[in-house]
Amino acid sequence: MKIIVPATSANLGAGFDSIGIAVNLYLTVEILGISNSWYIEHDLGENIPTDERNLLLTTLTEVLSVKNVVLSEKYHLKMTSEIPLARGLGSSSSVIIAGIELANQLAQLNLTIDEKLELATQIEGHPDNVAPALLGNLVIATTSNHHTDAVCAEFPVCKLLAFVPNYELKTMDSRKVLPKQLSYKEAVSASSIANVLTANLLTGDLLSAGKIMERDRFHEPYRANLVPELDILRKIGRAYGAYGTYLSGAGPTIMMLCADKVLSVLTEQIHQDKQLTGQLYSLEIDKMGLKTEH
Ligand SMILES: Nc1ncnc2c1ncn2[C@@H]1O[C@H](COP(=O)(O)OP(=O)(O)O)[C@@H](O)[C@H]1O
Ligand SMILES: N[C@@H](CCOP(=O)(O)O)C(=O)O
Repeated sequence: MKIIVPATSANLGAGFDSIGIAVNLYLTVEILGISNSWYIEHDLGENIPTDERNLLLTTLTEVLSVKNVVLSEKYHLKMTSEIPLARGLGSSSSVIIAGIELANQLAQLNLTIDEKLELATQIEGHPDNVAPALLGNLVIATTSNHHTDAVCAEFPVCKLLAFVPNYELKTMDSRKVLPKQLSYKEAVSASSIANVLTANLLTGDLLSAGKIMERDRFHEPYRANLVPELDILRKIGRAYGAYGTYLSGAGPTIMMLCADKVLSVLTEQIHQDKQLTGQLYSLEIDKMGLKTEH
């Protein structure tokens, strides 16, 4: 059996910790068979454990503990992933969703979508990656008091150009530079910007969505120094016709939304800019979210 989970791009600017989209890069976990010990076969580098220390299995253990279930067997698993690690494309969230589904399948828990979302949000701490990883498409979500409300919708048709710098930026480190609180006036202003962003996305107005997504007050102003590529790419986007450009998740990936007709000129300008070193992906929205193949 295979468990397949998409990458995600969270925040979309002002939708901090609330809005996210699933994109067509995938984590795949395959159950190869029963084993004397847990073993995860992968080529993701020496920093990713192959045993119970792996986030996949710590998640499985947490789910089984919550459900008060003990597995009688251990398994040999194979993990492959197209999702760049610690780059702002939800690599950790994809593993958390896969770990929940692995527990669900191996222990035959029959978890509902809502139960999977609650478990994932509690583990990750915010729903904006795990919700689209689970559901696909565009998801707007909020969580409080161990309850998550999520609205799933079609994302407007456009191209997604992801610039992935060569360096890692752990979400935990990127969150350290955020303020502990905002003034009442700043909070009202920041959330009103997020509300209009959401309304533009749901009505398919990408021109307006692109403009307002660049006016985030919650996190991008505080993270801009960590990811100098944001300002560089935002200027290129504005000059050559992108709808909008935002910091994907906690960074350092920068996501640019554009029409098909400007994709090549934007790609050329990015490749020509000597300040930018990294990989460029032209991505599509994933509309399925978590999948299993038997
Ligand atoms: N395929 C994977 N298997 C195990 N752990 C993973 C995997 N992908 C990511 N992780 C864990 O998640 C961390 C990256 O998470 P995070 O800092 O939130 O970055 P991202 O923006 O990719 O979600 C990695 O350092 C690793 O500990
Ligand atoms: N809202 C979070 C999103 C983190 O996304 P990731 O892909 O970087 O894990 C944040 O901005 O910290």
